[in-house]
Amino acid sequence: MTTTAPPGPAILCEDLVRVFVTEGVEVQALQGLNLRVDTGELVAVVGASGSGKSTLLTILSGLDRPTAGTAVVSGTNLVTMGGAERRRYQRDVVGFVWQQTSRNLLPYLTAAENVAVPLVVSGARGRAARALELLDVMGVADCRDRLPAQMSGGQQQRVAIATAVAGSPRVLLADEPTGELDESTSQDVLEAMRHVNATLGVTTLIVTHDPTVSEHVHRTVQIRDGRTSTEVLRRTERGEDGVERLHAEEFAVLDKVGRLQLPREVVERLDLRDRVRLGLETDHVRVSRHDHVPGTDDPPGTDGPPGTDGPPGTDEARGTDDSPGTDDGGAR
Ligand SMILES: Nc1ncnc2c1ncn2[C@@H]1O[C@H](COP(=O)(O)OP(=O)(O)OP(=O)(O)O)[C@@H](O)[C@H]1O
Repeated sequence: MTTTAPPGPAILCEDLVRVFVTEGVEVQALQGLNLRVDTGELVAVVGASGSGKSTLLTILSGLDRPTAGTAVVSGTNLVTMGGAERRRYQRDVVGFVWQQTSRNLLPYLTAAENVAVPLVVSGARGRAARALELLDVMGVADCRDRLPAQMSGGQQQRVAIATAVAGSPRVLLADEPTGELDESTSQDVLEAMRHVNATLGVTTLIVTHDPTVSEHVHRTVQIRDGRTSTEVLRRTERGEDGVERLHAEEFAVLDKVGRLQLPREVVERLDLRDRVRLGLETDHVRVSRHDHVPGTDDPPGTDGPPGTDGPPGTDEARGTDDSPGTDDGGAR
């Protein structure tokens, strides 16, 4: 059973590098990744196949070590921890939900017995009641006496989430939790993750290639080539008419040394290549094609995006104080 969370972010990765060497060939799976997740947050990490998502999760789950950089989860330094600390970390600090439903649950135990396993390990009291309570939170109390094979994939993943949080971990890690599910069941399972985060307050990180996950989380971090590139923040606002509306805003991530990856759509739309022109304005930086002549509106061959304030052919990175979501820089 965990006690009060230590101060600082729940997950902090700085300049994380993981290099694999296979038959003399080096693969840089993570190339200086930065990620900060605050206590209680619900964050998704998305990216194309091969972008480094599983490598990140394997490091965060304590199964692998980074080649360089820092990874600290709830006060535990994953780079320096020894064997005994690793076992304690995997038992007390993190809970996992894996993609393969068969990897999450013991096939010869019922749903209630599976959820009770971490409670037995931690020596908690009132195990049967707590297991039922968690199955109820996940909306699968009716499956309590069923074996995994007698449940649907979605039900199994909900039981898996209940099992993963039974030991009261500080952080819940999920690797493609909907990878084996159809679309509508996937939505249900993502909602279940949102619910467990909101109800129990457990910091939750979901790694997936499914871009629709951003509809269910507070923040979506995009990984490209082993680095965080952009983030989408979502918030709910109540309008004057009293109706709540969801707002999503995309930010580029600025790392400690000032590196910035522009979103691929922006690069392609403005035909930015090799070298771009920077213009420092009082409250923002202008990024334009190298052949854009300052003071003119039209760089050669570019029509510019419709409906933007900046000159066509430019992508303006504004730094106003009052723009929503920029108070934290959007670059954690
Ligand atoms: N154990 C390993 N040995 C060698 N290369 C590896 C190893 N694990 C991952 N890689 C390589 O590292 C890169 C990132 O892989 P990773 O599995 O982290 O990506 P991913 O985003 O999770 O992809 P997917 O969505 O397909 O699972 C890939 O080029 C992969 O081939």
